Amino acid sequence: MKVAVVIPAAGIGQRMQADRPKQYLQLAGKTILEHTVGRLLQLPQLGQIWLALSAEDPYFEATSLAQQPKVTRVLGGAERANSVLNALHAIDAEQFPWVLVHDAARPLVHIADIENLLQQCFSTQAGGILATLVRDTMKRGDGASPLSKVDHTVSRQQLWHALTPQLFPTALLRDCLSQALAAGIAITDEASALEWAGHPVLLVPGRADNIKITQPEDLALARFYLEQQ
Ligand SMILES: Nc1ccn([C@@H]2O[C@H](COP(=O)(O)OP(=O)(O)OP(=O)(O)O)[C@@H](O)[C@H]2O)c(=O)n1
Ligand SMILES: C[C@](O)(CO)[C@H](O)COP(=O)(O)O
Repeated sequence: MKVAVVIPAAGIGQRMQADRPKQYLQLAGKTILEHTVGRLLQLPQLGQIWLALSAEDPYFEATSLAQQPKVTRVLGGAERANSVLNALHAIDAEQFPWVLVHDAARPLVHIADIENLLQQCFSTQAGGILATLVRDTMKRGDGASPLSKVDHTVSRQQLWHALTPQLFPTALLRDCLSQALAAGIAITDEASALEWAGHPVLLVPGRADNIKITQPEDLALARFYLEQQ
């Protein structure tokens, strides 16, 4: 079955402290966005990609993706969740009953991980996300300023990093996300909306090198991982 893919790429990359949005920074000779879309273009189950871009994006036209027929552009929104919802409203849920949402800032995702996510979710007919178990001891800060102190240690049993792609029935995700945002719920990933609405979300173990390029030091790490692949 072919799936829709939504790639939110309308962010400004503030934490990256770069001269342009991080999805347009160079990684091994092409932009991070071109790497990410290039990965998804390899997916045999790919139907079409809906790419959410900022209205003020002056960079996309200069990429190799501007002429890519598998990419449909949609307008991004104020937050990541708004960008995703804009894309979902553009998808025919009857033509594409399932949708993968994947961050533009995660260029290192492995196709094998995505295919495993698809297989696990289709076999159980439940939505799911790629995730990786936390390895470090986790602390909750007391929020004091200028220097936080430890409030308490958080048990890391069954504590996961949520990654992307996240895979859900298209109409269900669209409706849950729309209702959660209307209710003022803070949504930082698609699974949050399904959880809020009481739907199960599978945790599918994925590779820890599927990093989200977020801070300056992440670029060197991404280069290293890319060389290892
Ligand atoms: N209004 C927004 C904000 C973010 N994103 C996208 O969502 C993904 C994950 O978001 P994040 O890593 O937070 O990217 P930025 O919002 O650009 O980063 P920052 O928070 O540092 O500004 C990125 O691919 C980003 O382009 C989006 O499509 N629309
Ligand atoms: C969707 C996500 O990548 C899962 O970890 C994460 O929530 C995105 O957060 P961001 O602050 O929008 O980068």
